[in-house]
Amino acid sequence: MKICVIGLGYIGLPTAILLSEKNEVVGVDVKKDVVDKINDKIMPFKEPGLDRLLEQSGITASTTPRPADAFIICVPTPFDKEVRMADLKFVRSAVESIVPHLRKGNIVILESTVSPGACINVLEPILEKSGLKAGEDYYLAHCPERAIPGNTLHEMAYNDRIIGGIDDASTQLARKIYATFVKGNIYTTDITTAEFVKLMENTYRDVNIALANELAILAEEAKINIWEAISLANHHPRVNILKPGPGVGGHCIAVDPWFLTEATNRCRIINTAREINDSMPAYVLSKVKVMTENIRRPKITVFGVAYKGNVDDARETPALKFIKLAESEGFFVSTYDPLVSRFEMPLSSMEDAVRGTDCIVIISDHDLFKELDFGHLLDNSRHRNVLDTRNVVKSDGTFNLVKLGCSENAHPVYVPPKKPVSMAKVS
Ligand SMILES: NC(=O)c1ccc[n+]([C@@H]2O[C@H](COP(=O)([O-])OP(=O)(O)OC[C@H]3O[C@@H](n4cnc5c(N)ncnc54)[C@H](O)[C@@H]3O)[C@@H](O)[C@H]2O)c1
Ligand SMILES: CC(=O)N[C@@H]1[C@@H](OP(=O)(O)OP(=O)(O)OC[C@H]2O[C@@H](n3ccc(=O)[nH]c3=O)[C@H](O)[C@@H]2O)O[C@H](CO)[C@@H](O)[C@@H]1O
Repeated sequence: MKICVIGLGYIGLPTAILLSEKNEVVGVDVKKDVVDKINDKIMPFKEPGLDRLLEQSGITASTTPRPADAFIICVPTPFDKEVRMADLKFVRSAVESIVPHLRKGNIVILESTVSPGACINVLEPILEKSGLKAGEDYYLAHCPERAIPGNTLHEMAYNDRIIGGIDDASTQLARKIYATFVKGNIYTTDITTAEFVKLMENTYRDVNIALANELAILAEEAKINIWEAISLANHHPRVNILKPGPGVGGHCIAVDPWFLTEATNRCRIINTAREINDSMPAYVLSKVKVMTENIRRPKITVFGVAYKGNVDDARETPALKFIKLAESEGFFVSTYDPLVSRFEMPLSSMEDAVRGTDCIVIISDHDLFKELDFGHLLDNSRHRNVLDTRNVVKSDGTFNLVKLGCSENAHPVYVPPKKPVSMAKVS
């Protein structure tokens, strides 16, 4: 089968590569640099295992769609903050670009996450401009993507999939295409249920992270350790509390719940969960303020601007809100992230970022941070404070370690460095 995959980002590129094992695949992206890189077999972003597969794959990339049997759309669906709705401009333009190539018997499949009803109310009317009718002349289906960044390749192949077609024939044709690489089960439904299911999954996770964050704040008040408490509670056979943290980022969980609630004012728990998670950067800053309260012109160092551990993606990262809030309160902020290259603020080397700092704030739980010798690293700091929002740092007793959700003394305890520091201590 000839397949045209539109949008070659974190989802479209691996999907195109996996499909290309059994199909003839052309990948399309509006960004010429992305297209050029893919044709040169260079990965435009980092995702484990993908560089090797791209190297071996037979896919070609282009800036414009080509005639095909199937068109699979994997373009971004960002969140329009002003109106709290899904912004479907990329989906619209991708669908428009298919219209001149759409032929009888083709199938159009949307993978992008959209609000319920978008396939019928937005995609179908645009595709009708071709003169063809969905369900009569061409097939239309939604197959939401559920793979998790950091383990995309494995999850794309082994996760169960949900496919909803505009009619049974569309569902079955989409199923046949995905069965060429999906090893998990493929469950079928109608097109709007498929849209709704995807949003429910991410909303479920957002609400449960909000619960963990609220419990972390309560644990501090109760003067206990939330990480120990959660691990004990999770020994219950029907309890699985998620991890607290500095807030929810990424362009899925931090935005998809709004896609579900955009057409109603009836939602309470979903909105509250969003508010709790969005308030976490400010809560983390309140802890930093206590740790640095007697320090004049404090400098803090953010470790990790990726929205979560071990990814290079900083979209909707809680680090950005934390940094902006800290700067607005007079903190000088330096940042270090060995994985991220695209970020709207300057990133420093680890040594530069830590030099003269008063507090390191761990925002992303990169594995690399778990292995660092913070005692040694802080020898070039001004004060030896670490605020760990992810429970990844172990103290060797030579620095003040405060963890989110723990009762430890939040005031800076000055512990002399192992080696003499050349820098004057100002407080
Ligand atoms: N990243 C994930 O882990 C993930 C997981 C599940 C679902 N999703 C959903 O999948 C969709 C894609 O997400 P992503 O992370 O791959 O986005 P991305 O930003 O990494 O990639 C999208 C690509 O589409 C291209 N593009 C935009 N408009 C285009 C057009 N009209 N024609 C051709 N190319 C166009 C962009 O240049 C970009 O390279 C979104 O709806 C997202 O919510 C993402
Ligand atoms: C239902 C589900 O699993 N959906 C996944 C999700 O992928 P994701 O990478 O966005 O998801 P997470 O790993 O949950 O991270 C989100 C943010 O939440 C923080 N977090 C996480 C767990 C925790 O216990 N405590 C936290 O604080 C974390 O740091 C980060 O900021 O959406 C994709 C697109 O739709 C899906 O395809 C993919 O299946």
